[in-house]
Amino acid sequence: MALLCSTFVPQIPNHFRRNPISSFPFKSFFSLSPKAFSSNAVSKEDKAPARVGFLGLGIMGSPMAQNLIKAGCDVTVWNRTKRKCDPLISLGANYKQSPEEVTSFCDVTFAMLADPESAVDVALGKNGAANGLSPGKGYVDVSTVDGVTSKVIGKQVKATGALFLEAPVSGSKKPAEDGQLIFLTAGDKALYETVAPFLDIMGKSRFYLGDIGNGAAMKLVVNMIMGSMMASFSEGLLLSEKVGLDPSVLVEVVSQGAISAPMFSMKGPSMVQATYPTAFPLKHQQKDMRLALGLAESVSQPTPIAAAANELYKVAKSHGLSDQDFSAVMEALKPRFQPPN
Ligand SMILES: NC(=O)C1=CN([C@@H]2O[C@H](COP(=O)(O)OP(=O)(O)OC[C@H]3O[C@@H](n4cnc5c(N)ncnc54)[C@H](OP(=O)(O)O)[C@@H]3O)[C@@H](O)[C@H]2O)C=CC1
Ligand SMILES: O=CCCC(=O)O
Repeated sequence: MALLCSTFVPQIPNHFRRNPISSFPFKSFFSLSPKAFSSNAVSKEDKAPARVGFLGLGIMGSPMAQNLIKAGCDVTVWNRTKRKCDPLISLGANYKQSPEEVTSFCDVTFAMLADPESAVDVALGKNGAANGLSPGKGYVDVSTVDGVTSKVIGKQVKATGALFLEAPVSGSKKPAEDGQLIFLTAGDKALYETVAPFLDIMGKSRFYLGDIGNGAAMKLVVNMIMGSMMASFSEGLLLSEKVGLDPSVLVEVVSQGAISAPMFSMKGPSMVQATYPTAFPLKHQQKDMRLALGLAESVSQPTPIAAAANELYKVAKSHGLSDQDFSAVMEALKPRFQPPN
């Protein structure tokens, strides 16, 4: 990784430097002149800035890539639906026509894809990222997938001589916009250290959890808890209304007690209005419940609450709510058809 370490020169404004768990790993990074903190300013003694690839520009990938660009990184993007690249190109990103072209061009490439199938397809499929990887490069998959998928991708990436890191994120659309994500990483430690400055641009904290699969597992456990919490909150809102209480007051009461959670305070008011502006699509929450249940099954851990919640997300999907926010799971608890009077 000597090439990557010596070439990372992202511009990191002070306001992006929040609570890193460990200090920046590279002495050479600190020793660079302020001039070198601009991607356009490369002095003779400093090498060219690292080229950073970003594959997958959905709800999460777009703001994450945008933050890298705004911090002065040299970013190259690709997305299956090309028009989603346009705002980033306007901000200064390069564009390539395939994942393979991105990884060929870049030193390190991040991928933020919908699910295990798309993560594998983009990494290992025709014109996939692995084709452009080689020793000295790195591939960081920040999608939420299961550990088995992550290991399959990691094995193929490492067969090219490149390094691999899984780094799913906790935090949703707004934290992605604000550079406040939490990275749950595992895999090649050297790559973790190399990309730490980029993780610190996109996030507020990062955890290194060891072997590939541990980042995925941590993410799935967190989202399993979140999915069950949301299902339970939905039941509470509807029950409060049915017994004549004001569900808005319930949201307020919950916010002041031991079970208060930012998620309830943020989503509660719109749920009371039966509106579900999408931050985390319901289809992805159900995917995560499914993958978490698979993880639990693999170690014979009973998870009856999560299993019940998963059924509710499946019902919500069957009602056409896949692309709504996951808080729309509450709709699955409402009577679908009003009986005639
Ligand atoms: N939204 C959230 O709050 C959070 C989401 N996550 C996780 O991050 C990942 C991305 O989520 P999010 O951005 O919300 O999802 P979106 O649905 O907004 O974006 C999904 C991305 O995957 C791409 N994609 C889907 N299928 C394929 C395919 N077959 N081949 C190539 N590309 C494909 C989409 O491309 P196209 O534009 O062409 O459809 C898009 O770029 C998911 O794994 C999700 O679970 C993690 C934390 C929070
Ligand atoms: O995977 C999505 C997580 C959403 C969140 O952490 O708020």
